[in-house]
Amino acid sequence: MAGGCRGPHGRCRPVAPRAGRPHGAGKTSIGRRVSKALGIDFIDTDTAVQREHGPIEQIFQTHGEAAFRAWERAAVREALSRGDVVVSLGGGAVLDADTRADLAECRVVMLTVDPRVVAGRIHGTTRPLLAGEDPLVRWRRIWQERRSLYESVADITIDTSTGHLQHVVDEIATWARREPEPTEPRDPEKEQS
Ligand SMILES: Nc1ncnc2c1ncn2[C@@H]1O[C@H](COP(=O)(O)OP(=O)(O)O)[C@@H](O)[C@H]1O
Ligand SMILES: O=C(O)C1=C[C@@H](OP(=O)(O)O)[C@@H](O)[C@H](O)C1
Ligand SMILES: [Mg+2]
Repeated sequence: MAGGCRGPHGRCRPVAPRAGRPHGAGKTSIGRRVSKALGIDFIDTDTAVQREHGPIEQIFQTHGEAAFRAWERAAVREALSRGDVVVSLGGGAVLDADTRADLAECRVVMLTVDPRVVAGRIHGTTRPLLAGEDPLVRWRRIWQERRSLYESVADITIDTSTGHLQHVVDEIATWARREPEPTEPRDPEKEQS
């Protein structure tokens, strides 16, 4: 596929991860479909964390957010070090500076969604950071806190508020095929000269 990421191990790795607005922007559902459209593997980093450590809400309850972030970072690092793969990140993955540095070398799609639309998508959610009386108030606050981080890592931004999910998938797949893939790992010495 087009584009590429020099992953945490310094090797040239084609990849199309996506950051996005917090919760409900469609990172997981769209990422999975994009990987199918491109015929490559898909990794959702939340799924990877849960496979090793159990349900996210239980991780937050038992071990706290810091432990989740450390396990999330390990999952992101591992996912971005893979070959052709679409990676869906959890909405808070960009809080980690090392992850942001890794993403600077990847093609990153930022998915946005209007707050009026996301209300329906996060209704009844078990996501711990949205737990409480008004998930939408929390969602808006998280968006304001993280917005600049999302924007700092994104190569393109696509809104998922209207239209069919498959249209977004097609748009991303077309973009990914068009984007040039780096063919060699970056050579820092050459870049300095
Ligand atoms: N146009 C759309 N784009 C993205 N998601 C949509 C769309 N329409 C409905 N949805 C639904 O919204 C939800 C998005 O949740 P999810 O993919 O888990 O988001 P995230 O991983 O960003 O939290 C899914 O249930 C998805 O089916
Ligand atoms: O925004 C966040 O901090 C989180 C987002 C979640 O993923 P989604 O963005 O896929 O819901 C999940 O990683 C965890 O609940 C924390
Ligand atoms: Mg998700």
